Amino acid sequence: MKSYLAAAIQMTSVPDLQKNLDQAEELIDLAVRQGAELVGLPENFSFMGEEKDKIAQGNAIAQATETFLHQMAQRFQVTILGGGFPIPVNSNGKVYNTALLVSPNGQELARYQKVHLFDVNVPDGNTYQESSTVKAGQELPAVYSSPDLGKIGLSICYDVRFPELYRHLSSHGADILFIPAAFTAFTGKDHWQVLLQSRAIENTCYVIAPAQTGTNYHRRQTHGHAMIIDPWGVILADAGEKPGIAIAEIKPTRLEQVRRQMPSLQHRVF
Ligand SMILES: O=C(O)CNC(=O)[C@H](CS)NC(=O)CCC(=O)C(=O)O
Repeated sequence: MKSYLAAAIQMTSVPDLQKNLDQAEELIDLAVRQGAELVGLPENFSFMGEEKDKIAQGNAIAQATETFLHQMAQRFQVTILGGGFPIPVNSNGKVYNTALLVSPNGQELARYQKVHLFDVNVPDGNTYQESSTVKAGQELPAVYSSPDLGKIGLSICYDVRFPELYRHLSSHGADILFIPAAFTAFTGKDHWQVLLQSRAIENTCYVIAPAQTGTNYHRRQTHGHAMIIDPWGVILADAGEKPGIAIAEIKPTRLEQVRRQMPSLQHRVF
């Protein structure tokens, strides 16, 4: 593993596939011009809108998004995570909320289907019933071992509230935890940063957390603050509230140092 720059992209995705892909392309271009070699896009980056529209356009979104990720990775010669987009499950009307990691030569490196679905009545008046359109993945996420970039573990959004998933990833050697999200503004203001720092500290891993921000559609407001956190829990970059990027250096020497200073992973009893 070498030292390199990673970027967490922050966008305001809307119910318009092509608009979102254009916005994502601009931000990937910005990240690459600043030197990023690993670039993460947030949950719902290619489509964020009403559940019924997402299902109606499911096949088109899935195909265009996969093609886009392969094209961007190859054109810019970087590794890209598409942090969550719908892929229809064989004909039962539901989709998997899928994250896809693609290499600079356009090869699929890892794929994860979101396991924990957001079925929550948020006290801001919005009701979320992700399971009405999404089928829960049945498998724990993979850790992809890159000779250059380190061991990369995948997850999506609401997963961040389930530390056992990240323990699984760190037990399988993860150095970097991807947590792409579309966090609600209401929960995000109190929970987002604390949860991300907790996952970084307790697993002594880098956290790369791309995010949605602003008003995506109707009353849907997302929290923003895409960030990169180091294995000590220090926030290295925070994208604030506007679309943009958080960019920071991922260093194997820092991983080694923190794991020497705080060897908690070695003291696990259970
Ligand atoms: O609502 C949309 O249109 C898009 N949102 C999503 O796709 C997902 C599932 S509904 N959002 C979350 O998981 C938020 C979790 C969260 O905010 C928390 O854990 O507090």
